[in-house]
Amino acid sequence: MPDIGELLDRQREWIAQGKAGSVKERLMRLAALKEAIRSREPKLLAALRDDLGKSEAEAYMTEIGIVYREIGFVRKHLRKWARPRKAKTALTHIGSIARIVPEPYGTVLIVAPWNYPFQLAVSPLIGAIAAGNAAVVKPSELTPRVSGVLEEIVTAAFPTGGARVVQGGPEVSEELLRHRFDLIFFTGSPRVGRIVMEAAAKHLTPVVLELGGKSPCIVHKDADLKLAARRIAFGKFTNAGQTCIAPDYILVHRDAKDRLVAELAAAIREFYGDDPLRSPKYGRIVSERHFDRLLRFASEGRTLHGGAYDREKLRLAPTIVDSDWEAPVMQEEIFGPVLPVLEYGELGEAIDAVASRPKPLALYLFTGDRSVEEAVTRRVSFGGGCINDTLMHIATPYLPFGGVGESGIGSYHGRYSFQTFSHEKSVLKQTTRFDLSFRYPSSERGIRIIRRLFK
Ligand SMILES: NC(=O)C1=CN([C@@H]2O[C@H](COP(=O)(O)OP(=O)(O)OC[C@H]3O[C@@H](n4cnc5c(N)ncnc54)[C@H](OP(=O)(O)O)[C@@H]3O)[C@@H](O)[C@H]2O)C=CC1
Ligand SMILES: CCCCCC(=O)O
Repeated sequence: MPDIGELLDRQREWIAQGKAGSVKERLMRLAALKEAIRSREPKLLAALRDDLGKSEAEAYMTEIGIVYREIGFVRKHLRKWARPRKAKTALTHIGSIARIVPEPYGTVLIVAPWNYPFQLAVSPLIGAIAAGNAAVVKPSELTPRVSGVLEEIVTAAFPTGGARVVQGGPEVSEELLRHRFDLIFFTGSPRVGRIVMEAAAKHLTPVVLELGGKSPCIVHKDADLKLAARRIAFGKFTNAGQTCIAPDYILVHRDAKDRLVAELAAAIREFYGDDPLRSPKYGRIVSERHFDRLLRFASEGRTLHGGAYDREKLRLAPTIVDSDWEAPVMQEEIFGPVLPVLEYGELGEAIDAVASRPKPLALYLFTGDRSVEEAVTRRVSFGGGCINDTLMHIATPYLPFGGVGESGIGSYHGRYSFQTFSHEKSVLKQTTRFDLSFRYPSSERGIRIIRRLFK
């Protein structure tokens, strides 16, 4: 394990020397990051294949392409975001000038998960750099090849410091968390999110927690079921279901259930063929522990489609199971290619069932009825989501991405990353051309004026 204290001293020295300061230097660093990635793209694609069985198309779409687009968007808008903003002043502040000055927090810690091991480490890093911070990145030990290429990329892009990768497992995370950072950006499970938040509290360090949970997918009786099935299968079985915003379970109106299941089976066949275990477009499960957990879920209840598996290759076919709220598969985040189907009769029943559980990271609703859309989006709190699609709300830099309640704290992407990694400093410049004596204790009329001004 590297000497974390020494690493942090170097990062703080880098900040103290003002190396993070100018927007021009940040823009150059983001360009260097993109170049370091591009020149190592083949190695990165191979690492994503070896660690997670990701096809080139899926790896590019969900890992590398998202990062390129985020770098391009941030570089295009950074000058505007970083510029101090004038703020209005009230009558009580007549003569003064108010500004909001964004400044970096300092040295930030980014802890990333294994499921999108490159994208979920680099997307927050882009925000950290854009806002002028120094960063320490701890990727997951479960995807070691990707972590190795990531360290190569970051070291090449930032030769003078400012960002460093520290590889290792939970023990490295725990050592890092014993040190004081100026902000911690954690992506992972709610269980570890609590550990991170507790450690941060010791130093009063602000945290952003990108967590998970059970994201519902409600399919109402009027939905276009063929289209819904394709978009649900896309969202659920990309990365073999190991996606934090994947539809965790289906809640379908009982009149549409059988037709939806048939359309889902057709979509799975279209995407991955008759034997998904042999499809180069379909990924594998990250570890034996997760595989065994998912196989138990796939084996319970009535299988409506799929169920095939190859334990040696850690592959589990897209599997649809009939389920109910009491089933074990409905008691924890699935995070894999098992799709439970539950049914409802009245929309209110579905809304109450979802709203009575922990606030989900994502929610999906398929309907053509505006009143259904209004009812669900108004009565259910969730991090973010889609109407008549899945996943796509994460793929735009114009929407903040994050959870709420147990699914997370804070958000990022695009301008929201810059804001998340910046402290907004308020500066009021007071006039010296005159003074308003009513505010001083010596003023006899002060209180009367103050009451008129502050009513
Ligand atoms: N909101 C979002 O954007 C996303 C959320 N997630 C959520 O993450 C979870 C799956 O990812 P997973 O990696 O398994 O999550 P974990 O919480 O297990 O791990 C996340 C990170 O924390 C590290 N870690 C593990 N244990 C500890 C510990 N005791 N103390 C400090 N750090 C620790 C891990 O290291 P190591 O891996 O080396 O053990 C990893 O780097 C799911 O709940 C999913 O919903 C996933 C992706 C995106
Ligand atoms: C499609 C990319 C998704 C990355 C975040 C997640 O795990 O949901």
